[in-house]
Amino acid sequence: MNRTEPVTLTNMCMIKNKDKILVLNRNDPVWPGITFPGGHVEAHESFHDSVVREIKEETGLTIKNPRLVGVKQFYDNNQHRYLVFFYIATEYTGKLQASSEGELTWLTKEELLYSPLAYNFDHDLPVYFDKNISEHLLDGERDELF
Ligand SMILES: Nc1nc2c([nH]c(=O)n2[C@H]2C[C@H](O)[C@@H](COP(=O)(O)OP(=O)(O)OP(=O)(O)O)O2)c(=O)[nH]1
Repeated sequence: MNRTEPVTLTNMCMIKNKDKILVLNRNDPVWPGITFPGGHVEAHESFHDSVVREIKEETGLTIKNPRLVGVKQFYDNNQHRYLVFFYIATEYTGKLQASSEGELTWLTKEELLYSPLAYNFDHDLPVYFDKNISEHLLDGERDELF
């Protein structure tokens, strides 16, 4: 067992405004399609600060109440391990402004479910919409909820 395997920390945030959800249509060549905005936790940065910064960079909005609702891990094509911290935010200030990451759109939940999602992003969505359990762990390929 390799106990020194490097892990990249990332975050992703569902921003809600009444019945609308902000989605990012990523133009990333490796993982294109509809997801929520988010990105990497930088060295020496707190989890809270990283999600606020990434959302600001990708949407122009400053989120006020990011709430951690789940964590997943996955391995990319190079067998590099990632952890993704899932957040929900319902309060924000600022004006929507897209970045080079992709186009931003407000969708209803139904529109989101039928949109061209990024590969396997549909596996993550239950974590954001489950009202009964506040914290989830999505584990690797099995995508089981604990
Ligand atoms: N690349 C990739 N990212 C994924 C997958 N699944 C998944 O949840 N993610 C998450 C991890 C990150 O939160 C986000 C991708 O962020 P990114 O790699 O585009 O990072 P970024 O450019 O937005 O961040 P940064 O470089 O600006 O810091 O999506 C996947 O299969 N591939």
